[in-house]
Amino acid sequence: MTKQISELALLTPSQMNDIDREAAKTTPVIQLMENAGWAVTREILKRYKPCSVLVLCGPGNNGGDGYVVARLLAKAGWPVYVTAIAKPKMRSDVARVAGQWTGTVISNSASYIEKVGLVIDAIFGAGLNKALDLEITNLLRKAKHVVAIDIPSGVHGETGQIMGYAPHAELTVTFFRAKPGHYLLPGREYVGELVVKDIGISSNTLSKTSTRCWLNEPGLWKIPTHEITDYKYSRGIVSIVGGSQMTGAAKLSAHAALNTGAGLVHIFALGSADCYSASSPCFIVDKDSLEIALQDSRRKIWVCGPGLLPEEVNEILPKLVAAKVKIIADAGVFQSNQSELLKGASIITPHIGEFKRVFGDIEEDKVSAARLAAQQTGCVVVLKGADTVIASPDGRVAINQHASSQLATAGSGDTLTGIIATLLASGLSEWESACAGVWIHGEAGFLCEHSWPTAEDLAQNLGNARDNAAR
Ligand SMILES: NC(=O)C1=CN([C@@H]2O[C@H](COP(=O)(O)OP(=O)(O)OC[C@H]3O[C@@H](n4cnc5c(N)ncnc54)[C@H](O)[C@@H]3O)[C@@H](O)[C@H]2O)[C@@H](O)CC1
Ligand SMILES: [K+]
Repeated sequence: MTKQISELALLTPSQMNDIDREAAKTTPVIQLMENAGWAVTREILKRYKPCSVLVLCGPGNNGGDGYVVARLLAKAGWPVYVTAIAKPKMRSDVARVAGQWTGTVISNSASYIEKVGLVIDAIFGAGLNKALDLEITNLLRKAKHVVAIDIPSGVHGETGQIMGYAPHAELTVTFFRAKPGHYLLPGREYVGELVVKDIGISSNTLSKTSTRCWLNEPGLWKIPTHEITDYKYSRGIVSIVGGSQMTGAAKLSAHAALNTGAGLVHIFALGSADCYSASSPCFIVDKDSLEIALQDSRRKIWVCGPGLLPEEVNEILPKLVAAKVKIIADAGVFQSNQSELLKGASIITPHIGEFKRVFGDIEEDKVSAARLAAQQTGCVVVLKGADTVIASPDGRVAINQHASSQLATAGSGDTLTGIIATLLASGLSEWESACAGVWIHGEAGFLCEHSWPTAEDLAQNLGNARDNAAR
């Protein structure tokens, strides 16, 4: 079921801190901690049979949640041991919940950790501020089955980077909203099953922080569905520049556009038009010059780059920019250190290698890098990968997890370009087209019957994928 946009918000640890502080005005922190502990315990009871449990508690509120889980599991009859990785501050809320633990405390759990059925990682959560030290790393390395509270210790909540070491959790229970680090790689690989639980914090508190990041799921966009009054021009026209030598890319983009529901697809061929005309009776292959094509005011959406040589891009892209059409730029447009070339495009879709070629190394994390590139170029940036990041020049970011490695096939990027162009031609904004396009691309992969689809197989599923994105 489509979610509300506010449910898709991803909060950085510092934004979550703001929310926690706001929530604490009406609900005491100790109560929030109890609620968090309850939430984690319930998820454990749903999934695991009673077994021996070791709860590793850190010095902060994450540790506090751990003490509550220990108490509740022990109450349910499970054999529970606690190790305080660091002592909580005296008279703090954490110290109070720690004081309520009357069961076994093990000061050195190195010999136990391999033997227990389950390890609860309550060492660090949102407060992680440096790499895990060797002692904690060596201990965690021995854990076999881990449930993480909030986030596996060592995964940075904002960037998904691993701070020294992190355990591979089977289950992570987080609170209120997920964090970017749950979905960004490499963090995502450490989280296991992710469950987001309500712990009594009102959604209204979201207004106390400026949410700029969302999970890329239906709810972030509104896609037009079939209307009785539709005609081909109302569904939108996509124009694609076809290379003179590498002709497959434009054809794949064009097929994807038609299958996603474009009303009309033109190919403007830079070399011989024949190979394009022969490939499908549904394409219109331009016979006239680019200038004449651009005079048609209905042709506002152009794909430029797939299958184009650098010299072809250098000739065509400035003309498209000058004509003020909306451009989805990919592949051939990504030339060494040439970010200036991209100004005037609407959406760019580089993979990591192309991104680095244009913008240089990713100094921080993918989200910051994509945001910066979006501000620099004025384009919506789709930084492609297993954790595709979509960034808008106004600072909005979406992180996509709705994709599988089925998409890692030749021509898959050309397919994505055609999908995004079609959505843009249907009247969606650049941001919505990019977000929805990335999701539909992933969905088309999931809908493939066989596990090793070609780009043409993906195209077959685009109509259904679009319908699913509109639900
Ligand atoms: N604040 C609230 O209202 C709530 C917070 N909750 C929990 O509280 C957590 C956040 O609590 P905190 O802000 O106390 O943060 P943490 O519990 O994550 O830990 C913070 C403490 O650990 C230290 N630390 C961080 N990284 C370290 C490292 N690598 N090595 C050694 N020490 C390190 C910090 O200096 C600080 O003293 C959340 O992850 C969540 O689990 C929940 O209890 C729900 C309510
Ligand atoms: K944790």
